[in-house]
Amino acid sequence: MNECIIAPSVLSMDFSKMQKQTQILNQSQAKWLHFDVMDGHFVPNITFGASILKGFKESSSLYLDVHLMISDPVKYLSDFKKAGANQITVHVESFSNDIKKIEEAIRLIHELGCDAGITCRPNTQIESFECLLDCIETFLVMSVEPGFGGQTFMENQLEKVRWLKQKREEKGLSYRIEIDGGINSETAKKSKEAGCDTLVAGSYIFKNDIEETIRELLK
Ligand SMILES: O=C(CO)[C@H](O)[C@H](O)COP(=O)(O)O
Repeated sequence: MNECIIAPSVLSMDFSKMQKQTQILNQSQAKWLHFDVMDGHFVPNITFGASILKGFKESSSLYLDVHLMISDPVKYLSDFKKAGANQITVHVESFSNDIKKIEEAIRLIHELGCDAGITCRPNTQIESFECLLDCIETFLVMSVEPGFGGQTFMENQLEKVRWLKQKREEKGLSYRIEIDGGINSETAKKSKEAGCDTLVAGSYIFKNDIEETIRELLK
């Protein structure tokens, strides 16, 4: 079983206190930093690109977990790698759910030396992606509609977590099951019970005492 990892989402940081909050994260029990890239096209919001990731790489030694919510992820893979990404997660919808194209993106991510993750919108069914499970390091389950922090956890997405856990056991694989959106102490507990080992949390961490909240989510 994978150890539980908390991945604070940079999206919810107080950008007037970035340096201070990054220092706090560096000293906390968080092991990953989740970096949401949005292009205003794939999702109706714009966030940040590779140059900002580079700044985090220089000020933190946390594993940089990059979630690309963009229409043309392949075009930017090497930029994110160069900027310091440790893992790059792409949406199946960016490839119109085409298995061959997703497989190729995973191959390119690995070729760059990064771990590879795949994810999907809450309404996308995941069974048809079973054939990709043996070539990814992480499956990210979106428990909110991608685009914004601070939304309510969609409990029905835990079905996907249970399915992923069952497939991981059946196939003897070790990919991480990560969940993103609406995580607080209650939903973290439910997610872990369902099989998640990696929890992305944004607003819950940054609206509270950062270190203490990370400790609480790990319990
Ligand atoms: O991917 C995201 C939005 O698309 C964010 O990572 C996610 O929403 C985390 O924020 P919160 O914990 O506040 O829900």
